[in-house]
Amino acid sequence: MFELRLLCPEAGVEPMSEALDALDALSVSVEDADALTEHERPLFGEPGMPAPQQGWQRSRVSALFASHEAADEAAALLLLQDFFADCTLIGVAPVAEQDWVGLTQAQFAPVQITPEFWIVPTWHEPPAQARLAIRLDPGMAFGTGTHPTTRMCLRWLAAHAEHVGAHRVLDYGCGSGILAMGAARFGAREIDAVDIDEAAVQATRANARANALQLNAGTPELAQGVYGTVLANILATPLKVLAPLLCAHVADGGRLVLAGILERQADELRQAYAPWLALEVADHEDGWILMSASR
Ligand SMILES: C[S@@+](CC[C@H](N)C(=O)[O-])C[C@H]1O[C@@H](n2cnc3c(N)ncnc32)[C@H](O)[C@@H]1O
Repeated sequence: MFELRLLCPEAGVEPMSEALDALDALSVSVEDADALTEHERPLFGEPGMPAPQQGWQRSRVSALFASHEAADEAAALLLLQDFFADCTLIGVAPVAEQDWVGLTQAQFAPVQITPEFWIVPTWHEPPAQARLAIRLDPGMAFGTGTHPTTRMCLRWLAAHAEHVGAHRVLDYGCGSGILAMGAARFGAREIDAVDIDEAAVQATRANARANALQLNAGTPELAQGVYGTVLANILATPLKVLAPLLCAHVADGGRLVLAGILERQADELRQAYAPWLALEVADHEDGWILMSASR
């Protein structure tokens, strides 16, 4: 394969990506051209909020083509377009053949949650000390155990295994279903896992089947009644909107566990939940916090 490389200002990225797509590029990737330099300007956004900007100040756009001729032809056509004016053609270079599957798999090693509880990709053998394991491959849905917010929720489940195993569990925003499966590993038998994303619901069902675990997965209306444990690892803004709904699902004597919250957002979350439950910071990792409350 051959890679066509370009530099684009913020306004040029979208027309450039669309044009490369129309020119039959096999793939198009866009990276911050100023990453790891003094000019890097991170972009932060949250669901439900307008994007702060459409893209980086300067992006490195790279497109793969099957032949040198196809890449050269695409470059020649792009140079003639109006939107190319502020872009720069870096060049066309061959891409060395690689074992892409092996390379991708190598990025995902087993993740230790506690000395005995591990998340293990299917292409790895579980470590000898893993008494409890969830087998999981990175797929379409969020939740492979590599993100601190997921790990903190799993640690919470491990630390409260007795409570978790004795009551109904709701995993709200289930992604891959990793938290629901964690609850099942700690003995919970009535588990509802819900997500607004149908792909996440499908992923949760497939992952539960692959681990031979029983749970119900569906869209949010599946959540009915009260639960002994309610987990939601989403993000601060949707968690604030969901406050009355999530609190209404917490049974007397039940626990609410929230993640996806940055350290500086603790007070806003505490205030949003104060009419129903008193949230406290229960864990933290890499600038993220886990907040929990009991009823
Ligand atoms: C950060 S992922 C967490 C996945 C998994 N529970 C974990 O802990 O790794 C958040 C998930 O919440 C879902 N989500 C976002 N807003 C939601 C909402 N209002 N109701 C239900 N699910 C939502 C997203 O589709 C996504 O799958």
